[in-house]
Amino acid sequence: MSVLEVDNVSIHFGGVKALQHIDLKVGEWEIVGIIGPNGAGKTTLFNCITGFYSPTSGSVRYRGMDITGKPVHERTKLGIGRTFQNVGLVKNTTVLENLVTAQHLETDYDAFAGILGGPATFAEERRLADRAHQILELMNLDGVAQARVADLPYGMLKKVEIAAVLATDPDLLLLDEPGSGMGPEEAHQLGDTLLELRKQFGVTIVMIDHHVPLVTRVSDYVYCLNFGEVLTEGKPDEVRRHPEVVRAYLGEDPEEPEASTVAAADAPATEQAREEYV
Ligand SMILES: Nc1ncnc2c1ncn2[C@@H]1O[C@H](COP(=O)(O)OP(=O)(O)OP(=O)(O)O)[C@@H](O)[C@H]1O
Repeated sequence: MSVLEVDNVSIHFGGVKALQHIDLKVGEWEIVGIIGPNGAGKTTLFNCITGFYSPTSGSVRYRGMDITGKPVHERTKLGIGRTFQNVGLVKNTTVLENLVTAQHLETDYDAFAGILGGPATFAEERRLADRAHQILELMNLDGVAQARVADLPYGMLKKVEIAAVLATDPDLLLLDEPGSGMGPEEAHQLGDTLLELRKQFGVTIVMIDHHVPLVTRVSDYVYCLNFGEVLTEGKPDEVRRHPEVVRAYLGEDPEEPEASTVAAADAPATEQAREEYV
């Protein structure tokens, strides 16, 4: 059984056909990449999977269960975790506090018990902090545990955001441009981290990114969207060498696709991205 199945999903905003007849399947422990130019419908697809948008038609199934009509928080409870294109962290608190807060969705005690702070609550807080430290260590972020989020460089913010979502113990992790604002070397390291996370946490991953080398290196399967439709799909190498993908989005010679690291028009400048966030 697939972990995620998007079946014939379309969504229209007035006259804009943001997605048309999208089919997508994600198997257990797979890393699936989604590429495509600006406005292709990638984030809209994530919004349909996570429940921020309701498709005009079609369905979304998670481990065989039809979740098309379920609200966001129910999908989160089921194990669907997601990062955002513009970092979704609380800026004026520390990295550690962000990871602990993210886990509160999973805690057993109610808000009243949290305010009173009994022994069970303290033990639970300890457990959450321990887990947060474990994740930070795995992602080589333990050195910034006490740093204020707003003081971190953008590339690191993207990693902290992934850590915060991991803290909620997701089964399916949806990453929206985790490599944005990163240079080629940092993106390469991120790829290693994602492969390690899959191994350590057993998560299935769907990622949107413009860093084509990052996506093709870590993904088992890749979809390329264009104008709300699947332009092509397949093994990373097939998609990367697909003549239309090469010509339309990578702007490079099909014989030498490694030459480019990022679809140039889509690559956000690191500082600009950080300034927009902070
Ligand atoms: N809430 C909305 N209302 C109206 N139009 C929308 C809405 N959300 C998305 N769209 C439109 O749907 C299309 C797809 O947008 P989307 O953000 O999914 O593209 P994308 O592939 O994620 O692009 P990018 O790489 O720039 O993030 C665009 O034309 C966008 O303007």
